[in-house]
Amino acid sequence: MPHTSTAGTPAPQAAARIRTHHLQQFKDSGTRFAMLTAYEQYAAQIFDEAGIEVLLVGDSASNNVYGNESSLPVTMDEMIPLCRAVARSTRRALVVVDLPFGSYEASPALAIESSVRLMKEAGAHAVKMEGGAFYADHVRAMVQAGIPVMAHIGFTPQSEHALGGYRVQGRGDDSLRLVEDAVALESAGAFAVLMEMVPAAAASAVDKAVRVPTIGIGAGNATTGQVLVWQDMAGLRGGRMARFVKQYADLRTELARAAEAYADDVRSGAFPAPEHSF
Ligand SMILES: Nc1nc(=O)c2c([nH]1)NC[C@@H]1CN(c3ccc(C(=O)N[C@@H](CCC(=O)O)C(=O)O)cc3)CN21
Ligand SMILES: CC(C)C(=O)C(=O)O
Ligand SMILES: [Mg+2]
Repeated sequence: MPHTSTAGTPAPQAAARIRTHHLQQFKDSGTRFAMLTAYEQYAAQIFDEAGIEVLLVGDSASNNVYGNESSLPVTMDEMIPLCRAVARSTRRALVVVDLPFGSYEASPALAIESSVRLMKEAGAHAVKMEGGAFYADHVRAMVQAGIPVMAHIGFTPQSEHALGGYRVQGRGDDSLRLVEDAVALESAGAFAVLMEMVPAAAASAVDKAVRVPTIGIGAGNATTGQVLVWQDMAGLRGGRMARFVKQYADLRTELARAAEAYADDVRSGAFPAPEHSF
């Protein structure tokens, strides 16, 4: 018998994984939950341990990992390794992944095929798909195939060229269409509805119109959950921030200071010191 035997000692209690029905409990009990993007191991671990309920492997990886100008170029083959890293690095968070542009629009069958790859090869627990009532048949087919689907309406970045740029959606009478979209997607089986850049009043109307939890980014304070891109939230990304961002740290400055201090030490010969040498 190996001397590492743990017979008689109970296994450490694994944190229970958050599932889609737990998000429903948040809505039903009137409590909010937090969601952040994550694209790799350490951010995923840190947010998981910090109690962030939902981690999104967003197609915003296109900008925030791969350096593209928009979310359009990112591919399934680029999303899969990121999602696998996040899924492996978490114990508690629900891991949701975006279906990238081009991986679902053509048919419900294509949406199922892409989603199955993300769940089977990358360990995602659910997928998020951009689009309104037009995609209700897609959602119905995916849900029947056993794929939990989070809907994403309002400003849908993959349609930026069709929408005429990064603009608030659902102003005025358009808020009625937003409600119709959300209701159609809920009826098709979506377990949550995410809304991006819509007036707070429109988001509140949507939240009242559906039973499932809603999640907002630039959608006011009446949704069940909120989501931000983590590099925006933590101040890692430079440049101008969208209005909906609140910055909770200044990692870009912190990391630049560390890199400069390291380079100074290398140039002066202060690093490595004897304690770093053999
Ligand atoms: N780093 C990052 N953060 C994001 O929130 C994000 C991405 N990347 N990549 C994919 C999409 C693109 N998103 C964006 C990007 C910019 C604006 C923006 O500039 N909004 C302006 C205009 C709003 C208006 O008045 O119409 C703003 O000031 O908020 C909005 C959403 C959200 N997503
Ligand atoms: C901004 C969130 C909602 C997203 O879809 C992404 O990060 O790709
Ligand atoms: Mg996205």
